[in-house]
Amino acid sequence: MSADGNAGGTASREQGSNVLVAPDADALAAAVAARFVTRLIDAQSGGRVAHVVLTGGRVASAVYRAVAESPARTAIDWGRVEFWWGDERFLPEGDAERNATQAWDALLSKVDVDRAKVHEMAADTGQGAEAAAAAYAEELKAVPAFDLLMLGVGPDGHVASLFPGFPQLAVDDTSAVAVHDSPKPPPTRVSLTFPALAKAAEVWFVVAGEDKADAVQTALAGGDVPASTPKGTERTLWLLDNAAASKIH
Ligand SMILES: O=C(O)[C@H](O)[C@@H](O)[C@H](O)[C@H](O)COP(=O)(O)O
Repeated sequence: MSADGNAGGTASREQGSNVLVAPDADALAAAVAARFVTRLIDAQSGGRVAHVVLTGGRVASAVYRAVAESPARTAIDWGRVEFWWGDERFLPEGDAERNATQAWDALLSKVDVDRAKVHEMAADTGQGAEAAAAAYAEELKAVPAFDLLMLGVGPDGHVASLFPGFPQLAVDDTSAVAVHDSPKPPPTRVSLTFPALAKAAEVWFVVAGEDKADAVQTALAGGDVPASTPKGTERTLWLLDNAAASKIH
């Protein structure tokens, strides 16, 4: 993974963001998995419980699978990791399309997590997405900061379920909101808001594919897409494959 870091990078690039590029999606997943393991080990090194925010999507699931296959995973005390989600597709419990279902299938069921520390956003039990979002916001009040926040990026530059032009982008008085009429199916979702995403020491954008190249270029130039906003309080990484990085210079 070549460093295409900000030092000496183009002036248009967002200050403080490091860009690391892997040859292809498989190499990206493996490289991010190795970084994920190291980040959790470091976060736990002071005896603390690590707080990690997972994301959904194909790229993230490939990372989770690579972590599950990594021999180094045994160096993590999985029982002392608190798992959160940046967003969730508001579907019935166990639906294969839920981000939580996909994370359990790819990783969480394969390591010794403490189920009480796996904080899923609620499934659709008839209570409505607003109630699910309010419950998650209440739960998050106990968390001062996240050690790691992973985000995928859509072709339109969305992150989590914060979509361009949607009113949730302006919400600054709560940490989780319902989203309706999502342009990415399913239509109803729950998402963290920008203030919640801002509580992370490290923000990692994990992005693969030619269809994301425009969004990546726009975000790194500080353009008008949701992916321009989230920044880590300590570090922001753009972890890309060549295709997603094809329009940044
Ligand atoms: O619920 C979701 O779909 C995700 O949280 C969403 O934000 C995703 O991370 C991006 O759309 C990238 O998805 P891909 O990696 O599948 O392109």
